[in-house]
Amino acid sequence: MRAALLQLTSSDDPHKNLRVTSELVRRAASEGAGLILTPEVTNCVSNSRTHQRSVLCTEDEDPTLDGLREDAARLGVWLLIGSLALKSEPPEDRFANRSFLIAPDGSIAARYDKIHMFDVQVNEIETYRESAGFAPGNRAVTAETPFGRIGMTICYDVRFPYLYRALAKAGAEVMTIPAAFSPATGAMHWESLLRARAIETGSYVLAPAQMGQHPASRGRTRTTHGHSMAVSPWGEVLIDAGQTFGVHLVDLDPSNVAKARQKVPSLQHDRDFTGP
Ligand SMILES: O=C(O)CNC(=O)[C@H](CS)NC(=O)CCC(=O)C(=O)O
Repeated sequence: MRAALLQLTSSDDPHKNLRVTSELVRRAASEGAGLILTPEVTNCVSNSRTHQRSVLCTEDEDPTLDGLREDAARLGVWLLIGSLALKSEPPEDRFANRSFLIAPDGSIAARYDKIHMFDVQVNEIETYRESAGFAPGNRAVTAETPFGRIGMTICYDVRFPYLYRALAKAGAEVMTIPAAFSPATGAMHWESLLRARAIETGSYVLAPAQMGQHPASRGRTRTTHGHSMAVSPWGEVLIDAGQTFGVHLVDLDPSNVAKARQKVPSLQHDRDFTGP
């Protein structure tokens, strides 16, 4: 069963990003992918709240969501939109960072709002305060597909292992971790975190990522780590997209999940303990 990770360098122009993404979705489907995944904030990478306010839409009116649902239906593929930045329903005036699983008939099979907000000073000059612009979610989500049950997460969530344990215990076999990782943390942490989540849950990890220098017409330019990655349930890196833009194909064998969990059944070995 073939999946495709799309590695993008999204701009702050949602219409342009949709044209680029649609073209890659079409190409991935033509190369046999039945599950296609896009990175976090596929529709808009921007440093400016004012700009986001002027271009982002609510879920009901979002042209990226509409366009990609049409693509999924026309091509008959499963589509994991890593996330869209969307306006929330009032009175919440922050945006939502929301991932969507689209079924091959174009319907929305599942949606997930990023739970953990990246409020981190990564070095002397770089500080992120995601919770100022985005409202966090509070609900873990899984969804059944022919590729196995998917556990939906986003980016910084990768640092919270108990979320993945909860997803695996609820039946998830494929963890999706779309990202726009910072280069400062990505260099040392990204691959290890992804492989750890795969190994400790005996699950496939599919992590499509934003890469490179994002044109930000307003405010500072933003740079992301790239290195979209697919990891097997045994922890092998199946894809490392490096700094290569575009479609990255990977063949999945859902029976590898049961095999890894049989070899090391740690998911069944939780113990109650007190302290420290
Ligand atoms: O703001 C946007 O446009 C979309 N959101 C993101 O890019 C988010 C919040 S700034 N990025 C991360 O979570 C990176 C996590 C990371 O780099 C780490 O855990 O080290």
